[in-house]
Amino acid sequence: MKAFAIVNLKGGVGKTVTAVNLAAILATEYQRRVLLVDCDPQANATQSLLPPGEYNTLAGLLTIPDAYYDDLLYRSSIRGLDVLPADDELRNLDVDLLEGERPRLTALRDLRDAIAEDDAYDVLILDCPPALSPACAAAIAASTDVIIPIKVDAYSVRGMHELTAQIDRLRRIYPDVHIAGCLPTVWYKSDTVEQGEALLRQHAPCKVFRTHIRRSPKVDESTWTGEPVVSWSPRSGAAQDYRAFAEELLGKEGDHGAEV
Ligand SMILES: Nc1ncnc2c1ncn2[C@@H]1O[C@H](COP(=O)(O)OP(=O)(O)OP(=O)(O)O)[C@@H](O)[C@H]1O
Repeated sequence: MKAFAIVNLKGGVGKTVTAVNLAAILATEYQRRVLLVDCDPQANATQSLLPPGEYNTLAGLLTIPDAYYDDLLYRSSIRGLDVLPADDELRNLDVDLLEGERPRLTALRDLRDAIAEDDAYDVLILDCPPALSPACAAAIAASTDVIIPIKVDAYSVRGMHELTAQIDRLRRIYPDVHIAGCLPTVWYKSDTVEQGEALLRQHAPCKVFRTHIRRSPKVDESTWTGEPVVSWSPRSGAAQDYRAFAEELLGKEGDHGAEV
């Protein structure tokens, strides 16, 4: 079973938008059974996909030994897409760590294995926070493939080596984790962005996906509606690009795709 962690230690680069739209595309257009695990205390993916309410959340899984995973899964309004929600309790794990308590960093990996054994889902998507927090480390440890959304600016491009070095440290412990590649997001036509993208493609320490995701006002609009942009505005540039990205990722174009 494939488990995609959507990771960047920088904020606001389109991690959640990528996680939610990739999850929606795989569920609705590829008929995969998808579980989106929200690992970010900001809980934007949870808020996008589930109505307001009281939920059992990831913080419980990371702190309670042998938590029963069925109690943490909720159906979204998108057929085939379930959510394991987050809430701001996840922030307490960072403090626990400072106080010497150890969150269960393998909890999500154990969840992935249990789900695979039960054949409960075809794919996991793990939306990470913009920090190498315990939840982010647990998500990377549980992943088979890391996808790095990146805005093409100098700081982000320079930050790529630092980010992949951090991921590599975790890969020493979990060698089955693989960096699938980085995905340029919030892309728009300008000399600066195009030159930045060319530099990224030349020097990135990992694969750069062929697809880039165009900046589109429909993305911001979709975040107000609780719908992914792929259904809110299917013909917008960003929606088209997310579909092309899913196709590239799944290897429908004959390269070494992820065969989800
Ligand atoms: N392709 C796009 N076009 C226009 N706006 C976008 C696009 N992708 C993301 N955005 C906007 O950028 C902002 C940040 O997106 P998002 O929340 O997905 O980033 P993030 O990396 O998950 O942030 P954080 O690290 O804070 O969790 C949001 O307001 C979102 O609507």
